[in-house]
Parts: sequence; structure tokens; C-alpha cells
Amino acid sequence: MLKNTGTRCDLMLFGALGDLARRKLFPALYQLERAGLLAPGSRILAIARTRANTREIRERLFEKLRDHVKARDFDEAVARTLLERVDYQLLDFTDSEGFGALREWRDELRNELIVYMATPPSMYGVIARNLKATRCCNDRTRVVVEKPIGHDLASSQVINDELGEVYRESQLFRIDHYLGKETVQNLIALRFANNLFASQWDQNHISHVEITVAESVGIEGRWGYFDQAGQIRDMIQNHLLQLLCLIAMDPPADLSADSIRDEKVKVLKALKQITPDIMERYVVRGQYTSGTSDGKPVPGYLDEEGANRGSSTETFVALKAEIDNWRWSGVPFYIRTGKRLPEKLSQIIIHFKPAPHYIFDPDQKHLANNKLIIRLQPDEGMELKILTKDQGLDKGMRLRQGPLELTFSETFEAERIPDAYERLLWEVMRGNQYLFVRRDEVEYAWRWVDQIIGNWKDSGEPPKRYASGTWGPVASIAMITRDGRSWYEDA
Ligand SMILES: NC(=O)C1=CN([C@@H]2O[C@H](COP(=O)(O)OP(=O)(O)OC[C@H]3O[C@@H](n4cnc5c(N)ncnc54)[C@H](OP(=O)(O)O)[C@@H]3O)[C@@H](O)[C@H]2O)C=CC1
Ligand SMILES: O=C1O[C@H](COP(=O)(O)O)[C@@H](O)[C@H](O)[C@H]1O
Repeated sequence: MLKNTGTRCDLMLFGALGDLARRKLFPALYQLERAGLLAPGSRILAIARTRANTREIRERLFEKLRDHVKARDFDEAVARTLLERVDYQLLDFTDSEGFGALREWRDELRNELIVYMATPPSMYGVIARNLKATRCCNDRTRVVVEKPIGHDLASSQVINDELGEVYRESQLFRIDHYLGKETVQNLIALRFANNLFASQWDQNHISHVEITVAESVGIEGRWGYFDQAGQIRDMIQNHLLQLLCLIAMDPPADLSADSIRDEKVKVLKALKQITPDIMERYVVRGQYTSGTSDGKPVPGYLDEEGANRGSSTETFVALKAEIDNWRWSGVPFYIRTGKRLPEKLSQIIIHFKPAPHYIFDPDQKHLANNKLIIRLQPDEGMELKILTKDQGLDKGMRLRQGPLELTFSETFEAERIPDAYERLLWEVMRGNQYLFVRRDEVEYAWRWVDQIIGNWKDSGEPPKRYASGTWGPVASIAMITRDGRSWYEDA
């Protein structure tokens, strides 16, 4: 059982009425309250520009908690206890004078301060400067910022510089919520606690790796944000490259934040550039048209609410990444992510090479490579596909592929698996940075993604269409088939 840190925190939540705060942050705080992890005396200041008082905001947040916390976890008394901690402050973040009210709320500055910027990234610098000018924060303040940091390398550097003028790197907690997912953290345990895998984890034993992060939802009313970003900035620059780093990095010397981040940075630096001459074979981008989702008809991207009909923003990307180092030379990482795909599914498949000399039925040779399937969501777990002899007198030495299976919820009779934001908020309270992204990681990731976006721009080629409810443009299947492989489908 986790215990509360004993440290009283003041959490200033900028953008407290926005989508992220409503859907993710308050429900995560609720779960921390429910688990007894918020120290007595910890307080929350919800900051937004809606005209309302604390009582009205508490009521509004209560309803949001009811909507977004699973019914079986919802306890009205816990919600009320959490909301007792909440005060509301009306503020336009650009109004430097208005920050005086935040200073007053901080009264004796007794509690440790956590600042959470659940706002557009363009606000990070101004909030940081205004907090500093009103002496709301000090060199112990922890500051949480959301992804994506900027729009490209140059804009991310501006934002990071602005934050860096006020805070040291050790105070900055750059969120990538995929790092808070239970199975993603388990990648570290799987790789570095099991020597079985450590000795197999390279180009001698692995033929290729697949990473799929599929969503069945569309853009969920976020046209304004999404159309500027597209799937490459929204998902690949951060979540998918982080997954790739955790699979590909060398063993860190220890579990400290910088040891892990140093190894991730080495991977990002070694990513092979995707130059214009290989773009067609290495990258596919798509945009969904109308189709179905969960059996219901859904509009195409260009017919979403608020859409600009001429948009060439991508909602799907498949690509082949290569890592130019000793461990991974010749091992492609096939990555795909998209919206309005047939199901919500995030998984990593490690395809091992076949045994060097094959002695079984030639017809079954296609079965001859082991696979490790790491399911991030739903149904978190791992499965190792191994070959055994088929049972029965008449089967001879026929092979059969079967799973060594570990479904976390069944094997460990776990209490509920915490949501990523619960874990991440908890780690911020404890001051642990190992699940957060360092500046150089963000910047190397942008460097790699920027060249792909630049190639798209130069070619002027529009994204390929795919119907909602399908696995993306056929070109993404051709991309992997060309290499004699296919996207993994569980039989
Ligand atoms: N939503 C999600 O699922 C995810 C979001 N993120 C990131 O989290 C951050 C927040 O996203 P999200 O919650 O979706 O965005 P929203 O637009 O829903 O929320 C942002 C909030 O900031 C407020 N705001 C913006 N400018 C000001 C200002 N000058 N003064 C006062 N309030 C202001 C907005 O107020 P108003 O409503 O009045 O405009 C809004 O409530 C972004 O950086 C996003 O990229 C990351 C991962 C997932
Ligand atoms: O950061 C984001 O992630 C979500 C997907 O997160 P998941 O935890 O539901 O897999 C994505 O829908 C959103 O567009 C993006 O901004």
C-alpha cells in the first residue's frame, strides 16, 4: 500500500476547466485522494478565465468527476473531500497584475508548490514569468508542462528557453503520459530485470519490431488544436518515439532519471534520417474519410466540426525507423498510429529471428520465429509466442504456436491499474523525474520529426485517404509487405 508523502503540497492548476483537467487531472487527483495519497493540508488552486466563484466551480467539478470517474470507483464522500481542497481563481494568464491574487493564496508559502500548466504551450513562458515576478515560486517549485512542447524544433527551443529563464531543468516535469502507463513502465522491468531477454535484445536475435498505437476515436472536437498538429506531432514526436526509446535503449546504470534519459537520448541521436529519396518507401501518411466506428456511421476528417475543407493534415502515419548503432543495425522498427482505426489498441511486437537451422516440416517454416507481444492497452499484459509439438499420435513432429501468457489483472489479482496521470502526479509530488522528458529528448525528437514534415511540405503530396474503421491507407500495408513482412494480427 502506498503511503502519502507526508509533504503538504499546493497545486496551482492553470487551465483548470479545460479538457485535460476535466477528463484526466481531476479524476487522477480523485484517485489519489481515494488512495489516501494526498497529504492533509494539501491544497489545489484551480485557475481559469471563466467568471465563477469557488462554490460554483466545486459543483461543476463534482459533476465532471461523476462523468469521468468509473461508476464503480466513484464515492461521493471522497469527491467532496477532494473538492474541499479546491479554491478557484479567475485569471487571464497574460494579466501580470492578476497574479497578485495567487501570491495571496500562497499565504505563508508553507507548502511545497507544484505548478501544472494544462494550457496551450504558448502560455508556458508568460505564466512562468508572472509567477516569478510575483514571487509565487522559488527554487523548490516543481513545474509540470504538457506535450507537445512547441510545433517544431525552433518553437520548442523558444518555449524551453522561456521556462529555463525561470526554472532549472531539475524543476521541470515535461509530461508524456505514455510514460505513466503501467505496461510502459513494465518495459523497463521486462528488459532489465530478466536476463533471459537482455541476452536476446539485439540485431543478432531480433529481426524487426512493430509498434502500433491505434485509436478508434476521431479528433473529438479538437479541430483547432489537431489540425495544426497532425498525428506526427500529436503522437509520433512524443508517445511513439518514447516507446521506441524504451525498447531500443541500452541498459541504464541505475534507475535515476538522468541515467534513463541519457540512454534514451542516445537512441534518438542514432535515428537514421529519412531523406526525400527514401520517403515513399519509409513513410505513409493518411487522412480518414467517412466510415464507421463501433458500428455507427462517422464523418470524414474534412467534415468534422470546425473543419477547413482544404486541410491536408494527417490523421494516420506509418513509418519505418532505423537506428544506426551496433545493437540495432539492420532491424527496422515499423511504427503506425492513427485515428478512426477499427479499435483502440496499443501494442509492441518484438519479432525474434528464426533458429539458425530449421529441421521441421518445411510447410511450417513461416511459424518459426518467436514473438513477444507487449499489450499496452487494453488488457495490459505480455505474451510470448513459442513453438511446441502438436499433441496426438497422428501429428508426428507438427509444430504449434502457443502463448506463454501474462495478463496483469488476472495473474496478479491487481487492484485497479492506475491511470497514467495518477502515477505521474504522484511522481511529481515525490519529486521523481524519471518518468518525465528532458529538454534534449524533446529536441532530438523534434529534429527527427521535422525532417519528415519538411519532406511532406516540399513534395506537396496530400495524405492518402482511408475509410474510418479500417487500418489506414493500403500503402501502409504495402510498406511492410515490401520487406516480406506484415503487421501482426492475432489469429
Ligand atoms: N486534452 C487532452 O487529452 C490532452 C491535452 N494535452 C495538452 O494539454 C494542454 C491543455 O490541453 P486541453 O485541456 O485539451 O486544452 P483546452 O483548450 O481544453 O484547455 C486549455 C485551457 O486553458 C485556458 N486558457 C488558455 N489561454 C488562457 C489565458 N490567456 N488565460 C486564462 N485561461 C486560458 C482555456 O480557457 P478558455 O476555455 O477560456 O479558452 C482552457 O480552459 C495542451 O498543451 C495540450 O496539448 C496533452 C495530452 C492530451
Ligand atoms: O496525447 C494524446 O494522447 C491521446 C491518446 O492517449 P491514450 O492514453 O488514450 O492512448 C490522443 O487521443 C490525443 O490526440 C493526444 O493528444
